[in-house]
Amino acid sequence: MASLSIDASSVQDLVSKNLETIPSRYIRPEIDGEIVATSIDNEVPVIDLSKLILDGNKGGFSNEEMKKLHLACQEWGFFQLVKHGVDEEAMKRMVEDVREFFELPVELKKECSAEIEGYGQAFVLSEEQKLDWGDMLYFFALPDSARNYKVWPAHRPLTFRETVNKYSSEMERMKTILVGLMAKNLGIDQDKFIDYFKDGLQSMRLNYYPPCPDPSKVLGISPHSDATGITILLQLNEVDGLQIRHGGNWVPVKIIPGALLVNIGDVIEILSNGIYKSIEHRVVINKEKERISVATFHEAHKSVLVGPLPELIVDGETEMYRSATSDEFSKLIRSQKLDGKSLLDKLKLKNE
Ligand SMILES: O=C(O)CCC(=O)C(=O)O
Ligand SMILES: [Fe+2]
Repeated sequence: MASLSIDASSVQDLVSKNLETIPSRYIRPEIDGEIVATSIDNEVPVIDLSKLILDGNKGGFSNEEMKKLHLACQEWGFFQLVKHGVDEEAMKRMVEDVREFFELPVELKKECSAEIEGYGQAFVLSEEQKLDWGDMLYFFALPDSARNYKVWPAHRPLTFRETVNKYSSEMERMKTILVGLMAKNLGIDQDKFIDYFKDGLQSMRLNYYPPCPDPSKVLGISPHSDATGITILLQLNEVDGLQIRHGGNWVPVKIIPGALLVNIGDVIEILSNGIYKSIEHRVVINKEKERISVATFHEAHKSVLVGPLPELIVDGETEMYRSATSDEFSKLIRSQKLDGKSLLDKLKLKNE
């Protein structure tokens, strides 16, 4: 069976050589003529976290904002998070170090290449497969025991470890708050739900999408849903590009400076028996400007059997997914390229 591997070629390197034609492996005829929504009615919901944790996450929050959050998770699978209280210095350092990493000469970046983690292009399984117009550095950030420092930048940025330590613990804090709020909205035991994600694997994907002379022909990331619990995205240099599937269209996400973008992953879709949606998204490329982002993925703890929660299967509801262990989940993820919602489709039960 083919396995996920990282191809150590670099689009950034390719672009720096002033290419005149786009190599055919990057060209996507399927995106020609696809509809992209423009209406302002079609905007990703914005959630103000300060209205939800006024009183230490226990009470005093705004019911209206809670409803908005619930709807966002049900109908969009995405929301922009403002007034989130993530340490500003931690964010700023992440921005600086990620920029510095991608500015390194390609030889130094390639020193971070490996099998599943590392620098390069993800999910390359065959010679024929179309390639994404972007490079990444992917690594396990938490728990500490999951770290493989061989794929972390060895010299520059000098502060990389320190920066990731701080940022990843801030993301961990955010994850705990968010899954707690989601549990409350789902009417299930908050502590138990928080525990499912406690000490789960946290991985980071630093994405760098160079400009492309003909952006209408390429994609920065192929359409996919995230095979994780939740993802928290920092759109680092404020260049738009992310689009999400909504109502049959691709809806562009307009960056709100300082906001984080949160999305529900496959694991929460399964646990919630489809009440919360893990939505497909993709990245389009800009003609002049690069886009840089940091996605932090939060998985359930490896001991959790991921399946629809019995407390949500009430009143004649049927289970929409079969359960899978985290090992099985990882194997499924690594045996396929990024391809829409195919992981969820594999776990879907045919109830009809
Ligand atoms: O760069 C982005 O906006 C999206 C990144 C993403 O979807 C991912 O890393 O899974
Ligand atoms: Fe994603």
